[in-house]
Amino acid sequence: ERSTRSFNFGAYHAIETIYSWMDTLVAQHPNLVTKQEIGRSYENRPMYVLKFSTGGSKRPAVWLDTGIHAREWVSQATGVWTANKIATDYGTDTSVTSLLDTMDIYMLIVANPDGYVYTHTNDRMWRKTRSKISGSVCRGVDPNRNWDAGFGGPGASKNPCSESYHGPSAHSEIEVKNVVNLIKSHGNFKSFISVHAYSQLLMYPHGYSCSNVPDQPELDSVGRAAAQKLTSLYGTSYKVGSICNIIYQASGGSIDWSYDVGIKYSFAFELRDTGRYGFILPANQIIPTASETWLALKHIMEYIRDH
Ligand SMILES: O=C(CO)C[C@@H](Cc1ccccc1)C(=O)O
Ligand SMILES: [Zn+2]
Repeated sequence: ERSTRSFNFGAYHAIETIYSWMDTLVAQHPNLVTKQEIGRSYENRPMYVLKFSTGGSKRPAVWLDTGIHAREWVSQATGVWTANKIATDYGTDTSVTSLLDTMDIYMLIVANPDGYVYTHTNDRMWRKTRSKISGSVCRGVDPNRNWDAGFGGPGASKNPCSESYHGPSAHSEIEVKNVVNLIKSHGNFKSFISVHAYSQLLMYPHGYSCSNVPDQPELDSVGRAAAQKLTSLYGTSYKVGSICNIIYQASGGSIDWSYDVGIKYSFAFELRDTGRYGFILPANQIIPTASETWLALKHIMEYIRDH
């Protein structure tokens, strides 16, 4: 087994490598980390969630997913680094320790396994799932348009060949359904954070409408403070705002669904960069990206702990 100490966090890895690394992380932190299969993908690959918990039952929980869009590789890589950071900081960093003494963290690092494998084997620029669509030669649904939140509205395509195809119905994608089921059966998530790349943005709901949500002032202030912590490390600049206002209208997005089912602290990150490399971010930027992003994530979790 590869020990996590020799694992190269500054490189992009195949799904098999990430999955076997998960087992070493669990083995090294048996009292903190567990791995659970929340279901399988369209092509029958396991979807693994890492649960960070120091006890209790159904403690307030934070959800963090990376890699919902397959080609956004710095997102999955940031997920790997962040999982290791949480595990190694527990018991040494007072803030992380206090977070995990009061709440649980659930991380889905490879949220779109079939798509991720496809970006390694066939098309580096693949974004969607790999589901077969009846009546079309094109494959895949945009998993960030498939959630039951303004589903099928403006900001998604009904064309199966489109990169933002919303799918035949809400939650039609098993990769989405698996997450929906976990969140609903748990019932005590306080935060739902989905990590994308690129553009350097920290966004909150809604995407399906440009009207302010009831919690907009609070989400905006938490978002701005979190982005400032991120910027403080290397000066990386981020914009903060609602999805619809800061980039474009997008319907069926995951954090709109989580917000609308009552998970107030719903955010989406768009990691580095702003277009120089785009989705093909050099691996030497993985650790700096993950390190600065961690400061923002920690801020959000500390805010939730204290409110
Ligand atoms: O993938 C993107 C590039 O990461 C942008 C994201 C923007 C977005 C993020 C969260 C919710 C709705 C839209 C997208 O279009 O789904
Ligand atoms: Zn994305």
